[in-house]
Amino acid sequence: MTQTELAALNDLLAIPGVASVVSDQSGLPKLDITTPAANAEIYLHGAHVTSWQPAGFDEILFVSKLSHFEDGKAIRGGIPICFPWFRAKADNPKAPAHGFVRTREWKLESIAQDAANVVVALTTASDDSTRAWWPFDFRATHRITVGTSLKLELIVENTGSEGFQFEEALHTYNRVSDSSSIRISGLDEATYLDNRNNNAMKVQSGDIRFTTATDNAYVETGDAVTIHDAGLNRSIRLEKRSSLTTVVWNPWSGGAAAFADMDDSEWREFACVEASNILSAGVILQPDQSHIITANITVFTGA
Ligand SMILES: O=P(O)(O)OC[C@H]1O[C@H](O)[C@H](O)[C@@H](O)[C@@H]1O
Repeated sequence: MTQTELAALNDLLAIPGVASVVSDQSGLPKLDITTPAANAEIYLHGAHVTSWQPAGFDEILFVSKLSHFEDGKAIRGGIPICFPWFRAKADNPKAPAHGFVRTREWKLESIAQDAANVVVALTTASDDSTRAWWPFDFRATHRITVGTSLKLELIVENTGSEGFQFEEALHTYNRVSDSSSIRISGLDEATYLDNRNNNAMKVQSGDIRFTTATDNAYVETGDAVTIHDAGLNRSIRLEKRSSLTTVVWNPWSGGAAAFADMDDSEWREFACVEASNILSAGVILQPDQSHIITANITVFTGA
């Protein structure tokens, strides 16, 4: 985006002293939000939240110091949006992992103030480049409400003439003191599919504690999931709506070493807990239908 385009966007949408679009060091446009309730940073690239800091707390989201910030590549950390498939595309291993919307620039549609919150909407839609991977017409809106909690709503509309099925995830990288010492509650007795073991079906017993690489899709999960982090003396809670699966992921040391865009020790610094609809929980939409998945993240003192 040129400086002229940036200035035009700010003329149209910025709220002086509260929300404005700036260029990051790589030249990518991002929205900076500063209010008494919270500060946040949202990239137009991927409609990607990379920072959320509610008043009284340190940063909640992890972003790798080796992340790419460039068109066509995913940001490592923050909250990538995965759509219309999750992980590898089942029928095409050459397709980009987690779909194509996290690696392209979205359109900043609106910025509004609602009481103590700032509500931002970004959109993207099918075009020739998306139809090359997935032959359907859609429009997606990411509505983000920044305040003492962080609400994410991904709205997908079928704008075409035939039905489709898709997977989706709000792939939150929660910043933690040490992933090997936190615990995650809310999924006791939930059934999960273990992606490390060909999606074998297992049942969670008690809280989750990472002791090795973990990549589980918990199914039919509606309750809140909480990360208890004694090291930072805080807890991060995820509540969700219209999300049937919850993915819990940490790559551990071996996984981190294999990622070029993650420092070898950074696996300790995050825990992904992801509101999602993946695998057989994929959403079917007929023409003109729409679907909203919601994640609401809150943080409180104490673990
Ligand atoms: O490296 P990425 O494409 O961003 O994916 C990172 C991870 O995302 C999710 O949590 C998946 O469940 C994992 O299987 C995947 O490894």
